[in-house]
Amino acid sequence: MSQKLTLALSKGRIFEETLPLLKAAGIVVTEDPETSRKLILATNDPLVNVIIVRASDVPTYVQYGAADFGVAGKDVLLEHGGEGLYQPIDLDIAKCRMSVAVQAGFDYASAIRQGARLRVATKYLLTAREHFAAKGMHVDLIKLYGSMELAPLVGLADAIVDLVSTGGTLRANNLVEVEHIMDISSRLVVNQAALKLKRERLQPILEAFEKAAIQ
Ligand SMILES: Nc1ncnc2c1ncn2[C@@H]1O[C@H](COP(=O)(O)OP(=O)(O)OP(=O)(O)O)[C@@H](O)[C@H]1O
Ligand SMILES: O=P(O)(O)OC[C@H]1O[C@H](OP(=O)(O)OP(=O)(O)O)[C@H](O)[C@@H]1O
Repeated sequence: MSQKLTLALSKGRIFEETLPLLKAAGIVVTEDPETSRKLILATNDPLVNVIIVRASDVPTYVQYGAADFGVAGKDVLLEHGGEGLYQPIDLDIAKCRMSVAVQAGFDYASAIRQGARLRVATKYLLTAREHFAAKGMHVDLIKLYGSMELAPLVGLADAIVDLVSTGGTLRANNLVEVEHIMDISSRLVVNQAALKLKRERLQPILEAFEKAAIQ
């Protein structure tokens, strides 16, 4: 295997919040994914490229070795399952929480007490299934790919499981958080074969990320 390295990132907050960590490792991305349509971005290091993929696709690119390493949210990693991935560092970026939310006025506590079978819309089927099973609640999960906040407003679901940061999106849609499932941040994920075969090249970058992340 050559010592060329490919890093998988998603556009937006993960790209933006990973830039300072890359800088700490001496790597500067020389193209901007917000203005360029290119999906393979060069860096100041001819041996390091960044590929731009959907946030939920980062673990897949790394699992199959199409990228040597990447940055993905805990939410995404739990749904992927983490197969083939080494997860050495919590980067403490893209921080938010995963929560259950309902329309203001919906009595979630009494619906649970009465054993009602709730319809829950979410992008995070596995995490949601595990959460409600642990509570002994029977729910019907409806898979969505985005705009979960809309589902209770139009009668698609009684509740949603989604990410919350400032709470602004919930407030803007007259929803309230009724359960905090877990805290979420993004992690560095490394292809297990690359970790062995490219250790010499990867190790200093992982160390710089780790040092920068805990500051
Ligand atoms: N409001 C938020 N504040 C902070 N971090 C967030 C927030 N929303 C999501 N995240 C975290 O950032 C990651 C990337 O989010 P982003 O919005 O870029 O992708 P996405 O739209 O969720 O994914 P995809 O494009 O694959 O559907 C998420 O997986 C999550 O860990
Ligand atoms: O509590 P808040 O600060 O309002 O953040 C929560 C919102 O952030 C995320 O969406 P995002 O902004 O990533 O949009 P997307 O799902 O379309 O990517 C999440 O899915 C919520 O809708």
